[in-house]
Amino acid sequence: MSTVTDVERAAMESEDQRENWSGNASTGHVVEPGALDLSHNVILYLEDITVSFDGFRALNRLSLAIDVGELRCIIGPNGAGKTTMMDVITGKTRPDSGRAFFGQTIDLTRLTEPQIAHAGIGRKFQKPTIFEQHTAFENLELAMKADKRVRRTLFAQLLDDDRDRIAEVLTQIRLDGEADRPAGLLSHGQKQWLEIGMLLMQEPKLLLLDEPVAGMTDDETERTAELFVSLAGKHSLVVVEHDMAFVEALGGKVTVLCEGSVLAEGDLAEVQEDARVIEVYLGR
Ligand SMILES: Nc1ncnc2c1ncn2[C@@H]1O[C@H](COP(=O)(O)OP(=O)(O)OP(=O)(O)O)[C@@H](O)[C@H]1O
Repeated sequence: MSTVTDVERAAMESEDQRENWSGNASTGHVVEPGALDLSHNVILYLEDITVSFDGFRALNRLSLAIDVGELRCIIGPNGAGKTTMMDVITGKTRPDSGRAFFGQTIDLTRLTEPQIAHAGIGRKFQKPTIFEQHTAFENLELAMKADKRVRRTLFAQLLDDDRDRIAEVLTQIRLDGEADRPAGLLSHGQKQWLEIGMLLMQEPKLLLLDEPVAGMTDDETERTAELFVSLAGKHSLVVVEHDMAFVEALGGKVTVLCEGSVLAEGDLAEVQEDARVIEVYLGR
C-alpha cells in the first residue's frame, strides 16, 4: 500500500472532524484528498491532547494552533512536555485523547512517522545525524526526496534543477563555501545548519526544531536566528528553545508550556511580564 493512499484514507476518515474544523463545504474551497488544506491559514491544530506515562500526565489537555508561515517558539521548564508534544506531532507518541491535525484534514494521530514526514512535517533533533564521511553537497543530495533520487539513478547524473536546488540550500544555510568539505570537518554550528539543509531538501511545510542553538557560539546563534527568520513565511517553524536571547532574536509569538498545558502565549515581552511564567520558569 502506498504512503499517499494511507494519507488519503486518513484524510477521508477524518471527514467528520473536517466539517467541525473548517466548514469547508460552506466556503466552497476545494482541496484534493490527502493534500494539505491550508484554507483557514492554520497549519497545525492540537486540541485537548493528553499523554500519560504510567498515570503521569506529560501532556494535559494541550491545545495549540500554528498559523501558516508562522515562526513559533515553545519555552517552559524541564519536564513541561515540549518534547512529548513534538513526539505527538511526528507520530512517535500516540495521544491518549485529543486531536492533532496538519492543515484542516490530515489527522496526524492516524499516520505513522514516515507518513507524517512524507506529508510535509520535518523534525530536527538536537544531535545532528549527518553523514560525516560525505561532503556537505553529498549530504544534501542524499536528503533529496526519494522520487528525485530515483530519477538520478535512471539518468546516472544529477539533473540541473536538482543541482540548482542543492546550491540554493547551501547558500541558505551559509555553507556555499563548504560544499566539497567532508561534513565531519564542519564546525558544530555548521553541522546543525547542514542538518537543517537536509530537512529543507525534503521541502517540508512545517519544521520542528528541538533546541537548535544548543552548543553554538554567539555568532552561530545569531546566524541561526537570521536563517529561521528567512525560512518563516515559506515554511512554518516550531522551535523549542531555552536560550532567551535566541527566542528574542526570532521575534515570533511565544508559547509557554508548563505541566503539559499552555500557561501563557504572546510576544516574548508579554510572557516575560506574566507573574505565573516568572514563577515557574523565567524567575529561576
Ligand atoms: N517515555 C516516557 N516514559 C515516562 N515518562 C516520560 C516519558 N517521556 C517523557 N516522560 C516524562 O514526561 C514529562 C515531560 O517530558 P518532556 O521530555 O516532554 O519535557 P520537556 O519539556 O521536553 O523537558 P526538557 O526541557 O527537559 O527537554 C517529564 O516528566 C518526563 O519525565
